[in-house]
Amino acid sequence: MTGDSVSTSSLTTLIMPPTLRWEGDPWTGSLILLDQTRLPGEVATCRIDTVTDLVEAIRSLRVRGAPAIGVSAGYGVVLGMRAASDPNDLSSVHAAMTDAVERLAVSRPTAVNLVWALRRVRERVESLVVHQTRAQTQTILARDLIQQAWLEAVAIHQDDMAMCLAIGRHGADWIDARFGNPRPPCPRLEIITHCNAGALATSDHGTALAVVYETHRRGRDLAVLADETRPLLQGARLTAWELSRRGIPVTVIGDGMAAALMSRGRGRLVIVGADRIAANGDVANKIGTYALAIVARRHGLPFVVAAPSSTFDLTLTDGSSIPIEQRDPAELIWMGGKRIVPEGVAVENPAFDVTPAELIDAIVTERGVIEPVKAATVQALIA
Ligand SMILES: CSC[C@H]1O[C@H](OP(=O)(O)O)[C@H](O)[C@@H]1O
Repeated sequence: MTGDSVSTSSLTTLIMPPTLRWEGDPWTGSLILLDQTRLPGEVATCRIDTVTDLVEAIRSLRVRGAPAIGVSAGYGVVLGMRAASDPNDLSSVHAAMTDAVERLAVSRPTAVNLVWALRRVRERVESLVVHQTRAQTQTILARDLIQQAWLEAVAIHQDDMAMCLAIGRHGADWIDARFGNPRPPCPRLEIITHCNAGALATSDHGTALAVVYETHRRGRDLAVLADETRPLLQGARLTAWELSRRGIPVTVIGDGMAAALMSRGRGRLVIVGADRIAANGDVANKIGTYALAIVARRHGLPFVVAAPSSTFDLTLTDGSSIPIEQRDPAELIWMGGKRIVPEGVAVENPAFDVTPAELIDAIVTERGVIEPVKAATVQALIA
């Protein structure tokens, strides 16, 4: 992995660089990631040329967010195929694909978009291999397999960008229906968010923040209260960075502050992303989401989840069996290089929690809005 960086100060006017992009042709190109571990102080990219480097980038959250992880993994399969022991031999490249899929699939366990994207690329390559096996002569070359994998990765990337825009439109329509015409003198809509479900969590625009961006574009007066979201501070570091660069008023609040603010009439809507949604509408999302949903219901704020159909896992009846990533305790023990937990004291660091469907007022997808949130309405829109 190699990187290049410039300080934020010289980029203050730059439109936000892409979360990820492929540079070059399928056989020699690279995946370029915006390194999110260095934001907001430094806008830096890292060049990814191996599966090993991509697995590290996913695990360390240089690239993060369910859709962005999925799109990156799609390109990761291409990187793995190119590293085959014999890049000119069909069976060698096919075996390398299988290895890459298996290694990427376990890089982070909760976001189902990861395995969804890997499955799309694998199935396209497998269909070619089956065709070759049935053909009487060698009609497909190893380089063809690599190209087909790359074309599917590009398709996943383009689908993701379209998905974000569609979620934004459906979500803004839902807000207009709920809160009235967006044009002044409509009262300011104060939206509470958790973690980052913005452009940085997808290939562009985001999911929860895509709704914010589209609502803002329609002229609604709005402001965001962004939970800082310990321990990795995706809200403070990333959501605040995204919104401020787009001129949308944002205030970072400490985790747990939303309850007190709501009790004093602050906030009128909560909108968050998702990493995996079960067939009954239970939602796995960043740790702290469940508590926010409880508090929102206590204070009468609508609680909305924004996620693409690729985030749904209909094999799971409910959220109880969603795998929850347990991350390194060091993320809680250390802050800014200083120890903040005494030696020998136990630490738990689950990265996600599950919010039950009954606490969720609506799930906004690229296909439309699931409301009320229950198995039947999920099935009707997603199956
Ligand atoms: C649009 S999915 C964003 C989703 O992913 C985040 O988790 P992480 O930062 O660990 O990748 C968080 O759960 C967001 O809601």
